Amino acid sequence: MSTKPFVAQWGILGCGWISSEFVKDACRPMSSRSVTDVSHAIVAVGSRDDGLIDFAPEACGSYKAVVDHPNVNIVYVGTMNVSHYEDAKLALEGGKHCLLEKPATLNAAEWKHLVSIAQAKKVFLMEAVWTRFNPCMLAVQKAVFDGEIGDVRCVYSDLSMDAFGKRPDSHRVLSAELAGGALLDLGPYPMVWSLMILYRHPRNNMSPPENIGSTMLRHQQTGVDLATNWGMPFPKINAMAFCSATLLNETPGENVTRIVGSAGTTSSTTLLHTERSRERGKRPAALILCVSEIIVQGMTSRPLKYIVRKLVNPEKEDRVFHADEVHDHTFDGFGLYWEADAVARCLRGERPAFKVIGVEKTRRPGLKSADGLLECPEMTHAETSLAMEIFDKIRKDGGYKYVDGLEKVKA
Ligand SMILES: NC(=O)C1=CN([C@@H]2O[C@H](COP(=O)(O)OP(=O)(O)OC[C@H]3O[C@@H](n4cnc5c(N)ncnc54)[C@H](OP(=O)(O)O)[C@@H]3O)[C@@H](O)[C@H]2O)C=CC1
Ligand SMILES: O=C1OC[C@@H](O)[C@H](O)[C@H]1O
Repeated sequence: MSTKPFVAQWGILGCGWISSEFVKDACRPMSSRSVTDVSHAIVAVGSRDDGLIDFAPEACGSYKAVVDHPNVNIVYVGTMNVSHYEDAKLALEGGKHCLLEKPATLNAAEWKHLVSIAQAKKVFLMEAVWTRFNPCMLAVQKAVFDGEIGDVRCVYSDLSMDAFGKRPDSHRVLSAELAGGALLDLGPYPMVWSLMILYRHPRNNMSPPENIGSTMLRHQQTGVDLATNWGMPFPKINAMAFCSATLLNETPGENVTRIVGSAGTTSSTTLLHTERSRERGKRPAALILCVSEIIVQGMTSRPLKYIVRKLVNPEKEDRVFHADEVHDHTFDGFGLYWEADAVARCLRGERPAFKVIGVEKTRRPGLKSADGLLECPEMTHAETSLAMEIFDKIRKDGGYKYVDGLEKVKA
């Protein structure tokens, strides 16, 4: 392998908040995250309004000018939900690779159409669910897959923010015209925890969840969802994901996702404790805490630490717990660079550094820059389709219909 890093040459569509976080992160020194193989250059940034930007790198007065820029080989779409489909289509049809902010599109049909364009043009396409590449997420996934908490039973994951009544109804997360709502804005994160831990569990072998049920509270004026929760059973591994996203309150940072395992939860353990208590003339142990769990801290989208909490041999040591094990994965910057690095590695044609379970890697023949990958094994087209289809069903069941004309492709 060459000692020079591969440089992804980015064009940025939209000059809003997340685009600037992405650019700042991509420009951080490689040493900040101990990376030497891939690097990033911001070639051009584009705004719909040419009066808004006047800074280097090259400032373009239209998105098309960014896409057409000869030095741009990958386009990052950091625009509003309502224009993700059209902005990504512009990039793909222009023959450029594309990293598209979450939620990928408004519905599964729009996403599948983008995938068909990317495949026809032989360019890379990925939804920017950055949490998939976060080191804390990957460490939690490994701990669960290694059986640290026994058999995984339940994932409880929430991402909520206190926007209702605090931000104007015209804000992107509350506005119907901008396809707002908790599900599309925040839902991708509880979803990614569930997919990473349960869907990708080696014993589940990528079997989709069945019998998904949901509840939705809608905004009385704008009609977007203010709060949605949904349950996803994974029957193959007898595990369940409980997901929620609201615009009514904040998720407490000390517990954004909780993953409960079978170790310490068996009924025989509970019975044993109950009998011991009776023998000692104590009240039966209704309060015995028999759990083995991982508690994730930080933000659901940006986890930083996790705690492993489990019983010490409960059959011998009554109600004694291991001291909590704290695993700290705090990092510099916002944390978008890991997905940028993963994308650059795909463009360069590299297999992931760690084992990705059950994913077939697709190689692209005859690319200019490198023998790259059509899609990222850690964030496949199929997994975005699955998430979008689930969101379609939840919106339908909750009666959330988009404003006419927003969806450019319908099922
Ligand atoms: N990965 C993550 O952690 C995060 C992801 N996001 C996602 O990024 C996207 C943008 O969010 P954010 O950066 O907070 O948004 P911003 O409000 O900062 O706007 C982003 C860009 O969207 C364009 N835009 C603004 N208004 C409209 C409109 N009415 N119609 C079409 N386009 C418009 C503008 O582009 P221009 O500069 O050309 O005017 C603007 O700069 C969303 O889809 C969101 O889901 C958001 C936050 C965090
Ligand atoms: O992606 C996101 O993550 C964090 C939230 O604050 C934001 O609204 C959302 O778009």
